[in-house]
Amino acid sequence: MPSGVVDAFKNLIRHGKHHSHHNNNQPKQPHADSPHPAIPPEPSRPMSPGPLEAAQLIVDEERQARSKMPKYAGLENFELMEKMGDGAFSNVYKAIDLRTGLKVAVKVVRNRRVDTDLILSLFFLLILFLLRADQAGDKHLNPQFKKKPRVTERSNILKEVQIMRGIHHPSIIKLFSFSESSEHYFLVLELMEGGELFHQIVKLTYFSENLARHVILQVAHGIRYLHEERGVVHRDIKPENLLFERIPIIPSNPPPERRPYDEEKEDEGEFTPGVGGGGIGRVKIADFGLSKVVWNEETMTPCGTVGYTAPEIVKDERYSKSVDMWALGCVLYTLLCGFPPFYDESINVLTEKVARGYYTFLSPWWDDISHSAKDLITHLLCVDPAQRYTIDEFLAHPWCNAAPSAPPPPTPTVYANQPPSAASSIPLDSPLLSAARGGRAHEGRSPGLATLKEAFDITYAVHRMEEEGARRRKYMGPSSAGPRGHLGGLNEEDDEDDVMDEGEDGLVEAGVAGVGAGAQFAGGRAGPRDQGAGTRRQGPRKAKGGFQLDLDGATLLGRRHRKVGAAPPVSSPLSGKAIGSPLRMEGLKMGNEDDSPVNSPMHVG
Ligand SMILES: Nc1ncnc2c1ncn2[C@@H]1O[C@H](COP(=O)(O)OP(=O)(O)OP(=O)(O)O)[C@@H](O)[C@H]1O
Repeated sequence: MPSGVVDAFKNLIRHGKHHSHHNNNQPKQPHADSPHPAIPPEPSRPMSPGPLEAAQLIVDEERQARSKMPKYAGLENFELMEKMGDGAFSNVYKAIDLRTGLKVAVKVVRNRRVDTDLILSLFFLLILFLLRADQAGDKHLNPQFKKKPRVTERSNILKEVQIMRGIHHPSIIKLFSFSESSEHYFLVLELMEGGELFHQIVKLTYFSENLARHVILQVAHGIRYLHEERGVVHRDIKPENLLFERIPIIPSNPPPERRPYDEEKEDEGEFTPGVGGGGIGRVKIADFGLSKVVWNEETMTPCGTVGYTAPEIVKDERYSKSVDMWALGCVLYTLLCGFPPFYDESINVLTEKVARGYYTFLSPWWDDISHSAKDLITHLLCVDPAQRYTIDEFLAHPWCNAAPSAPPPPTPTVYANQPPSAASSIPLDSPLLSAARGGRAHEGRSPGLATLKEAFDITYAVHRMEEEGARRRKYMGPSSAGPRGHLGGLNEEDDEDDVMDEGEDGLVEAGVAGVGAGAQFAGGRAGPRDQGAGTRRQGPRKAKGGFQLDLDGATLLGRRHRKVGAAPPVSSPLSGKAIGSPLRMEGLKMGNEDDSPVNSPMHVG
């Protein structure tokens, strides 16, 4: 800690003022030297050192944070302000474009051309190997263990960029520019200060139906645009990839009645149609790293099949899109109750549940949720993609049209649909606007959150590979030697998704051809994009000896207390709270009517 901060802190203690440490999640006070100081000095008395020093403390912290930001050659036009998030392949920073003064998000992805990176990777692998050896008996996920972002193949990042370039929709993060240096790729993106929807679900435990509708409809309109107007399938729709703009929470009047088992739920506040609620305004889809083009706009044909529109290819396009619809169902389920539809402590059972579509509307948490919402979810989480709702069917469902949910106003940013240079004259960064959007939002990741993310990732990867792998085998034959081009050159490498491969950490990465046959997967980021030596590849990693999914500290799940009804057999190891029903190969045990599995091999759709 720099001496200035220490001194200021000592002063605060000496003067008996208690100031809580600056909370990253709260809007910051203006600086002491800003044109609108938060606490003006009182002229009649000597200035109290407390508030000023508190302001100084904040300024110092900000400076310190900025000075700690890495410097990237090639990114001289941007000042990095804080880290907003990281993925398996990137670090994402809030930044100011120094040419325009506008705030943006900069996604920094390492490329694989630099030898020093290779050396670092090898060093990292060695550490990883030693750690794994040390944890040989540990079959649990270790979400706290942060990996250094992996390198990404140029073709993969170009695919992501190419797809994003053609996309202009208020529900989708805008890509402003792309550049690269010898060591990194840089994607300059529209900034969403609210951060991930995941964090807001954890904060509020679950959403009211109005708020869930507000969120899911925005996502659905984005998906409709991608599917129907751009021929793009996202393939990674999950709460982590849904970002939001913060709006103020207006406390409910009268205060909401709490469900007896949910006394800890925070008030999500009044819902304002056309604006939002629960602190959530605009919601946008991010991260196109796994997306695919399945329809060629120019030729109006499925990709790579000019003049060839055999029924199975047309069907294949529909089925590709259906992966997003299934994911939309998972998100909607999670928004409404606060835990995911597919969960089990055992990775084998979780895999089996996903593959067979076993989930339940668990009592008591689902008791007060409308039948219409449940009906909609059953049409999304059905095993047979042919039976699953398309996006238009989703949008036509009565639940989507039931209640007050005018679409929120367009994003009040100047970045949207304009290059940064064209935006320089607009005072985007006004205090008013930033106040309306709330403060910074990157919240610390709790282990529970990280573990829950793992569960989502595993679920999605299993589902994608199960469905896409089955289709590939069906249409192309087991050897996959047939005409592979129907998804277009953009997707070539993804078509290898379910091929056994040697992962960067020395573990075998496997497809899920054998789902349900005892496949066991290692911890770490299951899924998306580990491709060979650090390039993008999807798919859970197969462990030597397998492991059990550890939900210790699962914030989202642990908050859902069960006080009534019989305890179902699957529970969080943290709280002992029941969150799922067991998978029985010979039949499923039923807690109550609503706990019965919605999909079964006999009952599909
Ligand atoms: N435009 C943005 N505004 C604010 N935060 C963002 C933005 N884009 C990304 N983030 C944050 O950074 C995280 C990682 O971004 P992203 O998912 O695009 O990276 P990735 O390397 O592709 O990740 P993944 O491992 O999920 O594939 C997001 O989950 C989010 O928290």
